[in-house]
Amino acid sequence: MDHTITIQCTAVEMSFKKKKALHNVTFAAKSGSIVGLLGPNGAGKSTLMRILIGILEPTAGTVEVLGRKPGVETLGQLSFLPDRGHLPNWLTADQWLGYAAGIYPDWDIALEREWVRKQEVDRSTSIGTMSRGQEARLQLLTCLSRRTKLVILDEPFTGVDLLSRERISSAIAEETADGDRTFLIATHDIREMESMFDRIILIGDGTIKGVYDTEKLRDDGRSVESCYREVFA
Ligand SMILES: Nc1ncnc2c1ncn2[C@@H]1O[C@H](COP(=O)(O)OP(=O)(O)OP(=O)(O)O)[C@@H](O)[C@H]1O
Repeated sequence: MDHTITIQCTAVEMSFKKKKALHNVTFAAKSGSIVGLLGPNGAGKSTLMRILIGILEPTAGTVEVLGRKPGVETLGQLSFLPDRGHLPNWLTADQWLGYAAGIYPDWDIALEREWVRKQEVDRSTSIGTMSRGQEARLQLLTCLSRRTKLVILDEPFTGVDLLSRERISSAIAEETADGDRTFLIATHDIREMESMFDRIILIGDGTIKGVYDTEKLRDDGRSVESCYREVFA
């Protein structure tokens, strides 16, 4: 098992009846890196993430996450934020966090407190009365309060205001700087998020259109946004 690679996909295919959602998807994500998964609507980002967490079985190809085929064991070792999903609206933020702390063995209470402070979450607020952005921040901090080696976030910033996005992305970048936690993040907020990525994977029509190291892009005087435009415009 190669401990320096957290995700390895080789020639992955995914078909839903006649629809081919992924075709020949091959890439690796190194441990401790922040990888952006970028592409237009319907490109296959969420499908790929569902395969990585093990709730979808690819039609062909091989996938290794944390050194194993995705399944119940790997699911317990990663945090996943789905693109759609709601927290129980009858609980307050405090009750929800207490519940999450009880169900996740890797919950880190110090990390939870830090994220609650950073994201300015009012623990006494009932989830049912939260705005979309407030609930999104609570969902995100639920993922980030676990000590998992892999964090997969599908559109984590939808509804989150600009300054909160910046606070969250710089905190994630700080956290990975001296750790071996790996992040795979699908987002359409390229301009605000591009500085946090070590590597970007561009995906369109279910195929990988390019994989770029962002440092190399910057050295070449290019931005993630310009690269995205070149590939998809
Ligand atoms: N369960 C399913 N059955 C049939 N088709 C599906 C299913 N899930 C996804 N698809 C199709 O696969 C393609 C990829 O969808 P996916 O949700 O992975 O895209 P995405 O890149 O996450 O898009 P977005 O940026 O809009 O969230 C789409 O054409 C979608 O309609």
